Amino acid sequence: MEGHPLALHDVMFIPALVAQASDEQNKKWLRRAQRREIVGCYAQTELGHGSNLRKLETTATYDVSTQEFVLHTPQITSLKWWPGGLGKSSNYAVVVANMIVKEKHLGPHSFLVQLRDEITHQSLKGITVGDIGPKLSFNAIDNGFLGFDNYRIPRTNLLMRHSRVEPDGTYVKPPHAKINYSAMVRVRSHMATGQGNFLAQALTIAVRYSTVRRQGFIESGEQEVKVLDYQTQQHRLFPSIAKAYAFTFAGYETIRLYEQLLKEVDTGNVSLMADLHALTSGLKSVVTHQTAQGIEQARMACGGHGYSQASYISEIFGVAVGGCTYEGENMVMLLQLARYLVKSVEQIKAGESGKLGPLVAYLAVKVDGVDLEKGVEEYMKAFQHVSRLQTWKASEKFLKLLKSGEKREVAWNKSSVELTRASRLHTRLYIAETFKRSVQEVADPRLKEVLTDLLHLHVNYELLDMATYALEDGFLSSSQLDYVRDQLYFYLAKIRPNAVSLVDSWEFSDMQLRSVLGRRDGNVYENLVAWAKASPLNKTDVLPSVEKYLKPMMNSKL
Ligand SMILES: CC/C=C\C/C=C\C/C=C\C/C=C\C=C\C(=O)SCCNC(=O)CCNC(=O)[C@H](O)C(C)(C)COP(=O)(O)OP(=O)(O)OC[C@H]1O[C@@H](n2cnc3c(N)ncnc32)[C@H](O)[C@@H]1OP(=O)(O)O
Ligand SMILES: Cc1cc2nc3c(=O)[nH]c(=O)nc-3n(C[C@H](O)[C@H](O)[C@H](O)COP(=O)(O)OP(=O)(O)OC[C@H]3O[C@@H](n4cnc5c(N)ncnc54)[C@H](O)[C@@H]3O)c2cc1C
Repeated sequence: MEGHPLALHDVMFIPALVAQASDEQNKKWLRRAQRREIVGCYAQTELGHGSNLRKLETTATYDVSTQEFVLHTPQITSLKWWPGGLGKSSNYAVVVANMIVKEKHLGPHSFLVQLRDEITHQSLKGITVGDIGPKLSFNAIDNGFLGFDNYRIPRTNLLMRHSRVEPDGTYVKPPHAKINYSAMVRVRSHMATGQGNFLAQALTIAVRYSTVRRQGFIESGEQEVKVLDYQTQQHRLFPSIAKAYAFTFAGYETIRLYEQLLKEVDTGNVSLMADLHALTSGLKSVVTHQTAQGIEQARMACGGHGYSQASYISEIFGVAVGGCTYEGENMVMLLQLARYLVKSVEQIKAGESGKLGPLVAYLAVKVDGVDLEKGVEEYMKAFQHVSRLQTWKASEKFLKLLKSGEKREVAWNKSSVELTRASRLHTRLYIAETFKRSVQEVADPRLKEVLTDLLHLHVNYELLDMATYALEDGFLSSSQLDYVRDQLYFYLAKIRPNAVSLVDSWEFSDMQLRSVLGRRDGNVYENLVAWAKASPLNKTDVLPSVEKYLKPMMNSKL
């Protein structure tokens, strides 16, 4: 959980080679990387810039006389900063640098760069490398810094699957300007399942513990109740169980789409890139944010013991919440999706709705009302309505500002909070849709029934959470919202008997969970006492600090 120094080798270094190195280059590098003869990381972010890639300062200048690239970090803000595994573990990196050929700045490109000697592991001349220090979490990963002092690498170390520099300096452009960003798109497309997994771990701990913990009464005179029987506890935990499933289903779809994209790009078809970029930008942002919220609620649902490291939920939170920042800060990525949504609105206004992709086609179709009692399909129409409403509202705001003479970037900035709201609603619609489709495909009727309950819980919870939008224009009435509330409480109670099975079905071992509270055997109190006794402070009855500090103070007559 605390991370692994080689995580980025598998998560980004190898995928970057697969997607961006030519077949010929990969004959040299890929097998070695897969056998871990060389260990690598993905070095893109700098001390001064992470989000705005066009302003990366590390340069790779082509020297036609030696057929080499000269890597250089001209100032302190140009140092690579953050890459996982860079500090101490990696001897190679995929380095993203601004490529300059014949004095022309050609933008960020990826290069395979050796950082350390393969035998001694010492950093090579011209390279400054080290660890950036402790973080909120993930402290088993050596996130690092990296500087280049006119460091030379062969021309052939530019990853050349999609773009090339010939020996004479002729540049062959890629089929899509952002194709070099593929390693990021890959991780974003995997993040929904990854984050769903973090959320699932925290929920397993909290739900199991909530069936052991007894506190207070629902009806007087009986045994104290398991805290999971409180409606408030169920409301805290069960919607997140539904989300953990929903994120996993959505993630399976984006992983499949990324695999498809890779195949299509190899045949020269880059048409899926914009769609997948928009989709994964939004999904990554919504899923990481809701996961962090869900984990924190799971921690609080364990009361005081949740605050102890024995629960292990704080570590899960620390790791998961990093996802709000890495692979694109959430606001920045929501705004990427918003660009796509605004473009879709512009297409509709231009009478080109037929050209809209399947995920945004609903933006052109107005619905007057819904009958929620007819079931989940009607909820989907309601989600479409609120997303459409907000997308149009935010887009119109932006377009009006543009028309009034504001510069594009200024108009964008003044509309950006509304735009991020539209992106979230669009993404939540996508999550609900994929959840619905995935549950429909389940073959086992008993499993399908339980997952359908979770789906119902999810759509009622979500609709209530975004009710302001639907009430604003009178799309939903207050009596319809009362119905949604009743349904929500109905499904909380219906899910209660299956709650433990739902979390157990994720099959986390005790070793994976590392939680005293969430252990399979349920012996929480015995295990907590044993855990506390093993605390380093309990190794001796009297600590040395007593002699050194407490006694002089306690014995003073002041
Ligand atoms: C397998 C993994 C499983 C689970 C993960 C679990 C654990 C992981 C463990 C640890 C953490 C690991 C690693 C973390 C790694 C990193 O963080 S790596 C660094 C990540 N950095 C970023 O994400 C930077 C974010 N910034 C950007 O991506 C870009 O700068 C940008 C915000 C997209 C803007 O780029 P740019 O300025 O170049 O572009 P714009 O001018 O804004 O847009 C121009 C048009 O291009 C389109 N575009 C942009 N990006 C893409 C893309 N990737 N694909 C397709 N199209 C793209 C954009 O939409 C614009 O289109 P237009 O509107 O039509 O003009
Ligand atoms: C755990 C972890 C692991 C990482 N691993 C790697 C790695 O392996 N390799 C690597 O290269 N990098 C890595 N990173 C770096 C990471 O990708 C960046 O930190 C991330 O992309 C955010 O960029 P930033 O730090 O520049 O944030 P900033 O962009 O400085 O963000 C600061 C604030 O500014 C806002 N902001 C910035 N631009 C805009 C805008 N255009 N519009 C509106 N608001 C804006 C943001 O929303 C945010 O609130 C890692 C980071 C973490 C935390």
